[in-house]
Amino acid sequence: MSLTSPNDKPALRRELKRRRRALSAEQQRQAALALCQRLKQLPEIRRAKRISLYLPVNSEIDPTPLIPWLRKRRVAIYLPVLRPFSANSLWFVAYDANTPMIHNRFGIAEPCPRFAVQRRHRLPAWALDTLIVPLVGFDRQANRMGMGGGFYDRSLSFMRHPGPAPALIGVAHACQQVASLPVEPWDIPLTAVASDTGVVRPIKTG
Ligand SMILES: Nc1nc2c(c(=O)[nH]1)N(C=O)[C@@H](CNc1ccc(C(=O)N[C@@H](CCC(=O)O)C(=O)O)cc1)CN2
Ligand SMILES: Nc1ncnc2c1ncn2[C@@H]1O[C@H](COP(=O)(O)OP(=O)(O)OP(=O)(O)O)[C@@H](O)[C@H]1O
Repeated sequence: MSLTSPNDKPALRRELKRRRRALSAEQQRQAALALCQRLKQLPEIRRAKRISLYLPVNSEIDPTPLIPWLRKRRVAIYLPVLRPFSANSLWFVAYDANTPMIHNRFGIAEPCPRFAVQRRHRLPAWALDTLIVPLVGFDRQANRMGMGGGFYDRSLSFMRHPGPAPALIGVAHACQQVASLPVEPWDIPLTAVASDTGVVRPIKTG
């Protein structure tokens, strides 16, 4: 266990990525299945008709075992796509077996630009019912740490204002939980975090 100052975000991010990289392929597979069992129980997932998830890289927990279950329920599935000409923000683009895919600059598979630019293939984030958000770390209060690009925080900044808003379900391996994470002024709070071993929801105070 390496010691990192709670205020050294880059060091903590490295440590948490190191932890998930240490999982074996079999542990990864078991964790993905356990996560998906938990996700299927959440009201925010069960009532969603439009949901975004992500395709995992770098030992992220894999939410894709959920896809066949979602398809059976006729849920529309969307993927985050790096938005062109707009720094560090995301589009949410329809995804099915026929969607043409490319690898983006981070090596993550996403719907190709020619498909994604077409408005009918996208949904604004506020029109999604639920987003499954990839995490590098989380704490007991469901505070989150991501890859450090601010992609989700930027794409969800509309949630500071009244209006329709999706549920946000962070997902991670249990080993990515820490006692407490620094909360930044731009952080958009999650509804809950699900891992392979449980679900945490923020306790409301004040
Ligand atoms: N699977 C997945 N898709 C996602 C995200 C994510 O975290 N996971 N994102 C969430 O925001 C967006 C992409 N954001 C990213 C932000 C930074 C880096 C990044 O810095 N990558 C490093 C390597 C990281 C590592 O080794 O762990 C790099 O490419 O140098 C990658 C993706 C949209 N799609
Ligand atoms: N709404 C926003 N507008 C402008 N800049 C933002 C916004 N949200 C976050 N940022 C910037 O993005 C950078 C990364 O933020 P942070 O370290 O919290 O990333 P993260 O939440 O871990 O990453 P991600 O959202 O990609 O998972 C910060 O420098 C922050 O200033």
